[in-house]
Amino acid sequence: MSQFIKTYGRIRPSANGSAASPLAATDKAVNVDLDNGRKTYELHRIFNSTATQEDVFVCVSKKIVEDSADGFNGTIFAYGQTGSGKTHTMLGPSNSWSDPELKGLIPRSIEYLFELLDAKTREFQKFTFSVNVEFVELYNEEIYDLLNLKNKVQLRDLGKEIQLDGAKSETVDNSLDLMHVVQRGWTSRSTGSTAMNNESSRSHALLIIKIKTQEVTGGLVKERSSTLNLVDLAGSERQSHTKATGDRLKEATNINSSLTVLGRCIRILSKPAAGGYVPYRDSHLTHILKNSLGGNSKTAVIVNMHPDREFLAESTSTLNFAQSCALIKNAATRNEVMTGDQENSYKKAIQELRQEVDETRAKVREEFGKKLDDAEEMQRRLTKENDLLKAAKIDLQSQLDLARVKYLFNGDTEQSLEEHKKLISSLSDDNVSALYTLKLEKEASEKRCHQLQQHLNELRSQYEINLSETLRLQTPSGKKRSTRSERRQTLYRPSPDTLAEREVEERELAERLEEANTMICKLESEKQTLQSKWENATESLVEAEKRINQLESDKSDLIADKEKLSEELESVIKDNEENVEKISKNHDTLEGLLVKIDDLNKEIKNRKQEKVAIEEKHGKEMEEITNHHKSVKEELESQIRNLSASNSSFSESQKEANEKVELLQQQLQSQLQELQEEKSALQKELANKTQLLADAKNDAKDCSKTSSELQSNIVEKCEMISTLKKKVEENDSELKIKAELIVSLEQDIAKKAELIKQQAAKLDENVIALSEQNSMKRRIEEAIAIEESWKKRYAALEDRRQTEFNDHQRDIKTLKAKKDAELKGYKETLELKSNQLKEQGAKAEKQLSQSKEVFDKKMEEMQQQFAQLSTDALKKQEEKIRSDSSLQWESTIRDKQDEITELRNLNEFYSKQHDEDSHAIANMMNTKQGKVSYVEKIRLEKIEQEKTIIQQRAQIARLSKGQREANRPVLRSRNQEAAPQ
Ligand SMILES: Nc1ncnc2c1ncn2[C@@H]1O[C@H](COP(=O)(O)OP(=O)(O)OP(=O)(O)O)[C@@H](O)[C@H]1O
Repeated sequence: MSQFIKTYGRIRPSANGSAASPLAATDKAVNVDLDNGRKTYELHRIFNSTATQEDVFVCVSKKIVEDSADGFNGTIFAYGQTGSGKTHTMLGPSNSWSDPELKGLIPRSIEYLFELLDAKTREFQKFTFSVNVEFVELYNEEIYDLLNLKNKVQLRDLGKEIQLDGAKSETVDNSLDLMHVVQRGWTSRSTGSTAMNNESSRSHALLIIKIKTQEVTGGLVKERSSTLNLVDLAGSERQSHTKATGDRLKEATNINSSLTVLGRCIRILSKPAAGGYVPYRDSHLTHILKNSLGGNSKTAVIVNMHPDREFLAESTSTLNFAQSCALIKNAATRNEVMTGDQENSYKKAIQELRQEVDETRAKVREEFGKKLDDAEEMQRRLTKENDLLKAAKIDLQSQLDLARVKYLFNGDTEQSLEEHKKLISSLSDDNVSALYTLKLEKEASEKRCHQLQQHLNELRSQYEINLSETLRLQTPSGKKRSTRSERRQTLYRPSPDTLAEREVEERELAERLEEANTMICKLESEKQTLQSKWENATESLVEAEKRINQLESDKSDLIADKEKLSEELESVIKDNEENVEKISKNHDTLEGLLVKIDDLNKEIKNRKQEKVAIEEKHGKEMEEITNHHKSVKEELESQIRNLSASNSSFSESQKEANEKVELLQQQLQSQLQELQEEKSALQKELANKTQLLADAKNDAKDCSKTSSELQSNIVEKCEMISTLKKKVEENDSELKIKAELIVSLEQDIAKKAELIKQQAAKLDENVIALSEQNSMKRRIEEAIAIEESWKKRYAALEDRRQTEFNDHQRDIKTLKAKKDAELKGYKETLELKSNQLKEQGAKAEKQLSQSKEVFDKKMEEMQQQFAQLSTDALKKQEEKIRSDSSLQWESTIRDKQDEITELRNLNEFYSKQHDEDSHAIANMMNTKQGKVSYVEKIRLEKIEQEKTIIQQRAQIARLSKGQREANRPVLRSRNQEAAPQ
């Protein structure tokens, strides 16, 4: 039977944690968020990152393993880019050896396979199995034996299967041994690293498990063989993503080439209508998987994907691959060979069938007995009911007779007619209903009786078939038995007395029948008119029913609408609640913000107060400082003024003094110069005079001679000297006075200098004071500057605070505005929704009220109609009952007629039978020869039957020989298969 390859998707957990994934998985589809829109890929099942290994195993692998244990080939392979979780899915993570929860498909499949095989061994006595395993790796388009790396493996295509020549095949008895083999092989597997995965498997790993089972039943040997391929493919990513170079690039190229061939094969296989050539032989991978792709295998493909956006291209190409795989049809057949002694096995099967027949027969007998009892019970009940009906009929008849008598004797036709009518109506009222119910009951019981009869007939026929089959099988030469109907007929032979009674009854009934017939004719015409009325009423009833149904459907529609609306209302209420929640949250945050704002306001207030206090303090200080400064300034200014005044006066006096000193010094210097000149002139004169004196003395000496003259000269000279001396003395005193004047002047100058000095010191002091005042002024200026800067900073701070405050206020305002807008929006949507709902509700209510009105109107109409109809119906029912009673009459009359005819037939039959029997008895009594011939006839029949049995045996022998002949090539082919192994 062909079936599509099952494709499953598995999305591993994200490597980026919380980053949004472009893959959104549902149970059976993956919605991919592409740049140019969304695309949906539908697969058999999608496992998201939370799916467990057990989930994957149960869904993907379990059935395939079960089928492989039953003789079907199976393949499971994992496809996807590197690091997408193929090995995780197939084998499990490296720590899965210790954590059984993480075990992948391979260990789980192996365990389950052995569980199944062991269970079969326990269930069937003669069931044996053998499991062989091969484990190979395709790496760089070379096949490596993972169970012995030294082996050289070659592919051999045997048509039906692909053999791996040279690969080690290990026989295993249990799952543990097989897992050891897998573990051993896996460690030999080539692994390398790429940019995408540190433990990337660069090769395709194929675990090939070959299962053979043998089951012996009777002489029949059932041999089944199957191969289970579990494949972990290498990463399917683009080379550019791997950043591979050198050997890695070669690997990637080879991996890609084999996967490209795989993709090509799958694409061709997915379009069988195109009928292209499938290039299985283009790569070892597709050559080995030939049977799994479009061949004799039950195949499942699991595609692994990364959920992260960076791998989106790989994920989409993987999903495209999966979708192509899902279009491939495989035709898996059970690999089974049957051998052994077929004759014996048939005999055994016949024996088993006989046993079964016996068992069923016993069962049927039991059931038949039960049903027979039921039927008898039913028959008893029916006869009882029949008796009751008969009694009612007699009662009615007597009443009818009475009415007829009254009618005949009263002569008043009209009155009698009325009475007659009344009688009929009373009859209808009292008895007709009872009759009607009886009729219904009778109909039901007849139906049941009929069903039982049918069942009885079926059982009988089955029983007879079984019986005849059993007789045929067990006593082929047995006597021919009389048929059941013959036997039954002999059982119901009536006595002559009952026959006479029946004849009397028959006559009576015929008379009544005639009377009833006339009445029936009358009633017939009435019945027809009523029938037409009834039909009309039924039509109107049907219409009314239709309308009711229509209304009912309208009502249900309205109810559905109402439910929808209530659902919508609920959802809106939910939304509202959410909104209210949001609003309350926002309100909370708003409140928090308002509290913050309050706090900020308070802080601002406090700051303001502080500021005011600081300002006050500062103002006071400033005032003090300015006052102090003012006073100091004023003082300093006055001092400066004084100083400058004194300074100017001092400088003037100093100037004057200086001028005076200078003048004096000039005078003194000039006087001193004059005096010095005079002194030098006097000293010159003195020197001249001393010269002259010396000359005079020399002259006096020389002129002693001229003593007189000289004396006179001397006297003159002495006189002159004394005058000169006088003059010198005068000059000296004058000089002395002048020196004293100079000294006094010097003293004056020194005094004045001292004064000046004092004044200068004072001035210095003043200057110092002034400088101090200046420094003070400077300090004050600095303080003022600092104050200015502080003021500036304060102003800046104030500005900042103000701007911040403004920003805060603006933020708060915007936030408030936003929240208000949101709130307004919510309120508006709420209002809108509530309005809509109100409108819808009003509409619905309107509709409801309208429909209710319509409904009520219709109901009223209906009720009226019903009332009318019910009165009509009552009348009709009455008439119907009347007609039914007439029908009843009719049917009972017909029944009775039938009974009579049946009795007549029976009578005829019995008389005939009687004649025949008597004739036969006479014959049998008279001719003994007849019996002998009868025995002879039976003997001949027996001989005939024996002959046919012998012929059948011969035929069976021929057939079994033919079968053996037919089996021979199968055995030969099996031997041929066994030989290369
Ligand atoms: N479903 C998952 N749940 C948890 N971890 C997973 C899952 N799938 C994959 N991983 C982790 O992702 C990593 C890479 O997975 P794995 O080795 O199975 O990828 P791969 O497709 O076989 O890569 P390569 O093709 O290179 O062999 C491993 O650490 C594995 O444990």
